[in-house]
Amino acid sequence: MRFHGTMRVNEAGHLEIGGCDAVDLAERFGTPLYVMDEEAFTRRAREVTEAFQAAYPGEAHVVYAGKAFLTVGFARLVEAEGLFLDVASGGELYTARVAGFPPERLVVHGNNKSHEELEMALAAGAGRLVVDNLSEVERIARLVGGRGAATRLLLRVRPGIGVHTHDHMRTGQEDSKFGFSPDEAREAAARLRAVPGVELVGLHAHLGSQIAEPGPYELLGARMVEWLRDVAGVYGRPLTELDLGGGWAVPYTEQDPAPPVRLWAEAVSRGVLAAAGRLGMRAPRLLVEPGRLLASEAGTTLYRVGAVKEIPGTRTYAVTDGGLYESLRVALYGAAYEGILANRANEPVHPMPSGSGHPAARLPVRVVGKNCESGDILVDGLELPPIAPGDLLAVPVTGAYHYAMASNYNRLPRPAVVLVRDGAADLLVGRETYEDLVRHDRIPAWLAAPAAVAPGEGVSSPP
Ligand SMILES: Cc1ncc(COP(=O)(O)O)c(C=O)c1O
Ligand SMILES: N[C@@H](CCCC[NH3+])C(=O)O
Repeated sequence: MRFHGTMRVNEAGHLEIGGCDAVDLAERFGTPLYVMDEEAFTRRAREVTEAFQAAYPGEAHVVYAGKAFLTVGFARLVEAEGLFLDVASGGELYTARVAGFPPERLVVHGNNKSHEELEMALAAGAGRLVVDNLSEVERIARLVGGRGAATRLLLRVRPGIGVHTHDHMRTGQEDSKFGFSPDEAREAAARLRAVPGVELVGLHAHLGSQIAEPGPYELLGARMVEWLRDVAGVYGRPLTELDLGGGWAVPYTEQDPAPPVRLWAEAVSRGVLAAAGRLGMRAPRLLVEPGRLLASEAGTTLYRVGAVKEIPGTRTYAVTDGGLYESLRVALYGAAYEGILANRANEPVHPMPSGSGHPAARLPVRVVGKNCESGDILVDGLELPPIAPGDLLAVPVTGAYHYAMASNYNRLPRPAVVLVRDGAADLLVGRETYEDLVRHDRIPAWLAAPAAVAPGEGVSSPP
């Protein structure tokens, strides 16, 4: 298994993250437990920032995509790193506001922003609003009148560029629910010319997620510069910003490609600079929006094994206290993960049988959870030392799109999230309780009230 961030095996043979013994963390905070490694996040944030500063001669900003993982405490960390923050809903925006995140560094997304969400963003003085469609243009036009400073807008476009990734993670193709076509973008720019209180500053595009090839980013950079000039022509003023989204891939397992961040930064930069040079334009201000790249390797989930079942000749099931309620990506995308026994991290893993049928040979382990679904798989085909109830299993690379996509399916309380650093551990999110689960439940009046008709009343007796 690949080790990530500050992970190591300590003298007790336990997995350690951020200087904290995983066995102690599980005892102190319970399981399942999401552990976020602060140093892994900050290292990545700096690596990405430096890669773009080195590759791009103009102004460049890294905008952390909060959909990957966002809590009030985590927003503070994003702030402290000097990053911008992409929020894609009223809830994400609210979280940022509660954290005191500087509004001028917020980039507000959403493909169907409600009136209230737009109000909230404008009232907060959010630095940038990324507009998705013509109805939103009209809604903004109605809302902005009379406000002080002009709100900076970018138009999200569908660049029509395909990428190699899971079908559900592609967003930059023509057939997509996100953003404007080039013609619609021109129409939006023409409309916005007449709207006071807003300033159209540029364009946005996001190709999709978990993309390990630089080619499409170079193409994107070049195409977007051309469109920037085109749309600026309609708007009648220069457009100076390009936000080219996120999506750069991370390795989840040893088999996955681990493309250096530098390749992404260089590809984007090459595309933008070549087109700008060709068209005689100044290099635009560049924004990029990585989510998974910054958060995923910082996260590890700890599970307690409650039962072990062997299906002779097939596999071993390790049943944990997790499930797809807190780890949805396997069920949703067929995602692959690795794992390690956190309480016996230095025990050797013997190779699995290669069809020898040797009775001593161990079977691959399928780690599953508590949800009532056969697709409730957390890790499949794991090679582990002999596993037993009570063992603590650690699954790394779960910092992005795990807590963020967790639910209460089967009325399971969502796990706690703990931040670790230099031997200290403290909560980012407390564990949900059963009381939390029923907090919004109500009993409709007719179920609570006594029966409206007493038995026998109004019913004539049979003759
Ligand atoms: C507009 C936008 N920006 C950024 C991201 C972040 O993507 P990733 O976490 O793959 O970097 C997403 C999610 O796919 C997105 O929709
Ligand atoms: N949720 C995703 C991908 C989509 C990201 C947001 N557009 C994942 O887990 O990988």
